[in-house]
Amino acid sequence: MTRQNHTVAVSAPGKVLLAGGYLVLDRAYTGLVFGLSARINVIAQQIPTSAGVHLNEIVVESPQFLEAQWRYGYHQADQDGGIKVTQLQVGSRIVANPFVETTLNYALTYIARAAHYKPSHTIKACRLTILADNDYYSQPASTASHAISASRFARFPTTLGGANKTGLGSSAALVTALTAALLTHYLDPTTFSLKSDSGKQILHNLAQAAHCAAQGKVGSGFDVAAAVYGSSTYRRFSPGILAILPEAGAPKFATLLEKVVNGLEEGAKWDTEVLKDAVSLPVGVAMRMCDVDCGSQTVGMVKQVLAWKAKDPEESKAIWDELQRRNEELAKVLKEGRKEDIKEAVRKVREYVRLMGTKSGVPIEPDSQTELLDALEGVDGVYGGVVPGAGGHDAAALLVEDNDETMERLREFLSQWSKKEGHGRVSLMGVKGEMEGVRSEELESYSGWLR
Ligand SMILES: Nc1ncnc2c1ncn2[C@@H]1O[C@H](COP(=O)(O)OP(=O)(O)OP(=O)(O)O)[C@@H](O)[C@H]1O
Ligand SMILES: C[C@@](O)(CCOP(=O)(O)O)CC(=O)O
Repeated sequence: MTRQNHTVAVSAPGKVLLAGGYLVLDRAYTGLVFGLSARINVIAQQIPTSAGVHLNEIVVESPQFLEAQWRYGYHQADQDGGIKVTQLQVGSRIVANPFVETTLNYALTYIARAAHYKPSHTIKACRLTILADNDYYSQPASTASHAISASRFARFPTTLGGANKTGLGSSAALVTALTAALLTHYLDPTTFSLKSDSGKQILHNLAQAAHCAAQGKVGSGFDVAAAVYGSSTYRRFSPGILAILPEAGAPKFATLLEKVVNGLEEGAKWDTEVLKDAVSLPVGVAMRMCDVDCGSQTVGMVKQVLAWKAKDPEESKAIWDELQRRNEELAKVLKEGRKEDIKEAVRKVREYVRLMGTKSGVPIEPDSQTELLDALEGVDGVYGGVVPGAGGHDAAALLVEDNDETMERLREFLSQWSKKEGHGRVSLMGVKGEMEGVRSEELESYSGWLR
């Protein structure tokens, strides 16, 4: 019996780059990446139609948000352009969701090729429901405690555009979970399985390609890798691999996408390196995140750090090489369970992150964060913390004793800290570091949210 078009549910984790921000953009270096307990879940269901009626429609909805429904028609584009979706109007306005739309173009095109659909074959209509765990978006203060205790998935009184992101990589987790749900829903398990290494590789390559196209730039891709594989050390793919892809729907898109994703394009083999075995936490240690109420501009910061690297290649290389060594040492200390060495390893990483910041003129670990992280080291049960990813003002990642007493002390410390003159509001998020990447889910987890 075929399992094609069955209802399926998939989830993919958010990310935090504990060490290796900026360095991970360059294949000569790696990033120490953690997957998070906050996941984006996608459920794919066939839309039932009466006998003989065919509906060419994909409906995507995020029922936690207001006005968050995107409806698409689809057709086979000319000259091997693949399956192209067109957004349909819902109500009086049309609000685009480029991450959803691009993922549909990429995944449906790949599916039609992988399943050897004939031109006459029509993809069946489908409804995709997106549910994001709490912590991807800040809860409005008035509803926070109520919303979290009332439901695993909070209902936000805003549109998605009006919600405040906390920087856990919602777009990468969404693109990955949506791609995985579509592949699992439409393809026979002998053609695609999330459980196999080759299935994960196809998902990774396809999600990286779609995510880069949707965001209009090729980043390091550590966020998509975390969504697929979970915690790992990550060496990026050569960006040239994606360079041969035309826009979705353009001539030859379908053939080239299939070649790129399957790694069959001569001279453009995937060279991503994901080492899952290199990363774990000592027993009894957890990775926790703090939300700091103050945004920063990652795009400008990346440009400026790379400009310094280009201008001062020798000095910057020496600093990056040493920082890489220190990042690797931190990963090793954690992997080997050497709790007594965590504090020192974190301090050494921070020292060089600050040096990179001073040299490039970018506030990677700004003074306010230095003050916070230094003070946090004094809290009983806290080993240390860093500014994750690109750094700046908006978050801190902590390594702590995994027990309620430490959490209580941390909450109390942060509440006092936030009250002090000149300090922003800092809060402990519910999210934790977790090892597992993408996975299939049981439908029961979503009762009340599905039609
Ligand atoms: N729950 C959701 N439902 C539908 N689309 C979503 C959802 N969450 C995120 N998205 C898509 O992802 C976009 C946000 O992506 P963006 O890259 O700006 O943030 P991010 O990935 O969370 O950022 P960061 O890398 O800083 O963590 C939204 O505009 C939307 O297109
Ligand atoms: C600066 C960079 O290395 C990390 C950005 O991480 P984040 O979005 O701040 O979590 C950019 C990248 O890797 O794409």
